[in-house]
Amino acid sequence: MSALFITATGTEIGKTFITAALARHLRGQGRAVRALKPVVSGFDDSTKGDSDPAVLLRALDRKTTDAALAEIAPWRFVPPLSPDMAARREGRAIDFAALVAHGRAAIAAAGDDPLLVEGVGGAMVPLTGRETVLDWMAALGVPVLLVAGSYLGTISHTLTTLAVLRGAGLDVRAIVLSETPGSTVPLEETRETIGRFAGAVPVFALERRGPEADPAAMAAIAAAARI
Ligand SMILES: Nc1ncnc2c1ncn2[C@@H]1O[C@H](COP(=O)(O)OP(=O)(O)OP(=O)(O)O)[C@@H](O)[C@H]1O
Ligand SMILES: C[C@H](N)[C@H](N)CCCCCC(=O)O
Ligand SMILES: [Mg+2]
Repeated sequence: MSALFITATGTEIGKTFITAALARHLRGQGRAVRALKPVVSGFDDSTKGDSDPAVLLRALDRKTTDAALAEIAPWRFVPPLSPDMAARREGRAIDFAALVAHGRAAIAAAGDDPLLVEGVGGAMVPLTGRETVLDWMAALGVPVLLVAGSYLGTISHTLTTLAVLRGAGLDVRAIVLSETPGSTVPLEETRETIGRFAGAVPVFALERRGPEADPAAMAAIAAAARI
């Protein structure tokens, strides 16, 4: 198995950016990469070309057809809310067992090819009235990449999320600080501080330097993720 679940300390942090960058890096190594964004809210037909699944499809060099979008993002909701709320507003609900079965089937089908699974929002976002993204990760049992921001407050958010992931028995392969626009804190010093409290988990900083992530940083992150 070569699957990796990408979660974060919150929403709009950098999961899609880093998942897409990882996909490009692995493709550049000649790997047959697969990526999924199984649950997406804020998915509107008028903006689907900029949606998370569309970004991931482009990173896989695939066309963003409706069929392809539905394939990598089966649970799509329009309201830009927590998935349980978004589903409720559409008179729907996520079948957690079906979501887990979908993930397990994708993991099996990928075999030794890399499979990147992007979560939704942060690590404890509710998916149903009872289960969260943490339950989903625990049910899949795949290694995790934790994405955090670099804003004032990220140290506690990151260490709290790390503690919760570890408490659920998850294998956190790396933490990536994706630079937050307008951040008032020093990126490298924040990375080093989190590293001092993160135990053996390597912590990387990814500067905000435009649409393409730093290739050397992505190579180091992929190596740490052991995918
Ligand atoms: N290191 C970075 N360099 C450049 N742009 C970045 C970086 N990290 C994030 N971004 C940009 O910031 C925005 C939010 O990032 P992204 O969409 O990856 O967040 P997310 O965690 O996937 O959010 P969601 O919870 O909605 O899935 C996007 O426009 C993304 O391209
Ligand atoms: C709409 C947004 N981009 C994400 N898809 C959903 C984020 C849900 C966050 C819920 C919460 O933690 O309060
Ligand atoms: Mg995303």
